[in-house]
Amino acid sequence: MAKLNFGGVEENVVTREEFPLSKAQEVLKNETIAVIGYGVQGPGQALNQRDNGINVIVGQRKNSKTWDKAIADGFVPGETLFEIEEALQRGTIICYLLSDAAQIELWPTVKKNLTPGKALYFSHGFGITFNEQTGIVPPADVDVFLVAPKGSGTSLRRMFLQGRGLNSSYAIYQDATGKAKERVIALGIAVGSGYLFETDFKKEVFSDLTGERGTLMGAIQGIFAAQYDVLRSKGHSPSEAFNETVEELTQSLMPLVAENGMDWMYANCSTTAQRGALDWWKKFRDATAPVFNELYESVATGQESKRSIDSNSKTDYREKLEVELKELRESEMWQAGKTVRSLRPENQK
Ligand SMILES: NC(=O)c1ccc[n+]([C@@H]2O[C@H](COP(=O)([O-])OP(=O)(O)OC[C@H]3O[C@@H](n4cnc5c(N)ncnc54)[C@H](O)[C@@H]3O)[C@@H](O)[C@H]2O)c1
Ligand SMILES: CC(C)(O)[C@@H](O)C(=O)O
Ligand SMILES: [Mg+2]
Ligand SMILES: [Mg+2]
Repeated sequence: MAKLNFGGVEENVVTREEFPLSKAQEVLKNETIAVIGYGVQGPGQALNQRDNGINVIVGQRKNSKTWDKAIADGFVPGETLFEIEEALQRGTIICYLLSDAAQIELWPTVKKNLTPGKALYFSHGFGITFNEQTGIVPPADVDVFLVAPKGSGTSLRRMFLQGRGLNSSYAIYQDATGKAKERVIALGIAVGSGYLFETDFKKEVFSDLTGERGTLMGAIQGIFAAQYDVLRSKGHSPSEAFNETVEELTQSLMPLVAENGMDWMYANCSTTAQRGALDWWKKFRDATAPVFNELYESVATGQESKRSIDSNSKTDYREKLEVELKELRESEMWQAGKTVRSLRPENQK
């Protein structure tokens, strides 16, 4: 395990150099990895493992779109693709990649198939941390751990195919076999992680729920909408408002920030932008900090998980979700975005 300095704080990380794929293949050579669920993470993790020479099978409900998707991706019914219960029986490591709410419903079936020495793998700390709400309490004689890719399953697969790797965190909740650590790290490498950093189940779910509700998706959409609306109300056109709010960020500045950091971006824009950004960022920090604190509290007290479970278990969940997604999709800002994207030279026929 390498110790690295993150801005003055030392942390343990596992890199591909010290834990190469050959070592992961060796650790997992007698295991059958059953990926249960073929939604977003399922395909990314199953395909990366398969391409990495790991013995992986998929468990999915028959007669579903995702069953057909697994077939289209080359999984073969009766050989590498099974009904969920059969995959649970065959697997020695169960990758539980159903949606967090669906994991509750299927838990009795999973538990029944967790015979001693097997491992239960998650990609989120949700089910275990909020077990008073989920009822997910694994038997004591199985390993329980997580590898949580820090990004979408879509990016996990895309980056793997480009020879890159998404970072993941890993955590061990229960080490029944004495092999939990080598098993979880081997899986982390096998699913295509760039490197792995240590966490625990609670920290993973608290930070993940905060991040996706915050700067990764919730806060950023809120800030986009606020700036776009102000520009529009002051008479700017949709294309001007969209370009100055979203398009420039994603197409020009964020790739540079990803490469070099925001400090470099601040040092490499006009002196005018530099002065303004330096003057204004702390105001935005101070204005939003109370909202982030409120958000973290809501996560830590279990309100966010409760809301997610409650809304996901309603019978009209999909219809209600579609109404909310439609509002976003049909908003002027994202409709303007659609036109702006179509005008990118690479998107023009
Ligand atoms: N989506 C991501 O990119 C992402 C990123 C990191 C971690 N995670 C975590 O990975 C796990 C899987 O998330 P996901 O987004 O891939 O899930 P998802 O919402 O795409 O669902 C996965 C599968 O669950 C199946 N499913 C849903 N309800 C079911 C039920 N009642 N019975 C049987 N099958 C059912 C669906 O058919 C689908 O194949 C979650 O713990 C999630 O928090 C997801
Ligand atoms: C991709 C995200 C947002 O990082 C993940 O946490 C999720 O829940 O989908
Ligand atoms: Mg998440
Ligand atoms: Mg996440």
